[in-house]
Amino acid sequence: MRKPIIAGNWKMNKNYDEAIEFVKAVANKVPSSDKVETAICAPALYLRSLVEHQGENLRIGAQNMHFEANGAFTGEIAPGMLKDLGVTYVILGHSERREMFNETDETVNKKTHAAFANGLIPIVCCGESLEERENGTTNQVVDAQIKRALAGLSLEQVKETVIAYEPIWAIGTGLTATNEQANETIGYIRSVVAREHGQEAADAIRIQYGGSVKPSTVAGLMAQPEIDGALVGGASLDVESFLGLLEF
Ligand SMILES: O=C[C@H](O)COP(=O)(O)O
Repeated sequence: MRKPIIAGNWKMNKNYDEAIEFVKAVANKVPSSDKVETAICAPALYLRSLVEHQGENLRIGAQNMHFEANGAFTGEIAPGMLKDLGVTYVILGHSERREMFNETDETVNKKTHAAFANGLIPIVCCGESLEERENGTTNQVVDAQIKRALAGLSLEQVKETVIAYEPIWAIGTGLTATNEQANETIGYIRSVVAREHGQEAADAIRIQYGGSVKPSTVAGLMAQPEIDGALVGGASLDVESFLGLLEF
């Protein structure tokens, strides 16, 4: 039985006061973490303060990190720095980082290893472009991304990893994959994990859907057998909407 995980990805939004007010408003309203894991992945500058206000059931995540422990990497943030702040999750390989900041499967793999070495839970993103979906290469694309991202992890690490399947054409566009499309591709991703890491890993790993998820669409997605959660951008920015996502 896989525990659902709903995570907000604020991306580069909210000022400091808005971020704190938001977390104060939701921290005591999120469901018990025995039933569902709930996280907000916020801009790095706010993480320390948000952790202080996270309460019992909400957890805080980062949106990226470097894979090295320290050194001459101007502007970067090390995994150990996030851990020091009490951060729980880190999003890795989001399509926006792949497209705009040269993230590759290789760096995602290094970061995934670095996350585990530092006690962070990686949320590893994958997903196809519109062109790839129309060409019929969706499965090939996510297969390669996931195979490379998780290469070399131990069984226990794969079981703890969270994957977010986010079709790029559905991110911030209002276009959502249908429940069936999302379930089918996530089922395929699970079969890739089984092939690469064994059935025990595939049965345990949690795979979220992301891409224009809203309070009104989350229940239909979560009712699908392969879908274990959601990674939500736009609809995680408003308090009522965020809490609505948790009522699936
Ligand atoms: O990480 C979140 C995704 O990019 C989805 O964003 P969205 O819910 O605004 O489409």
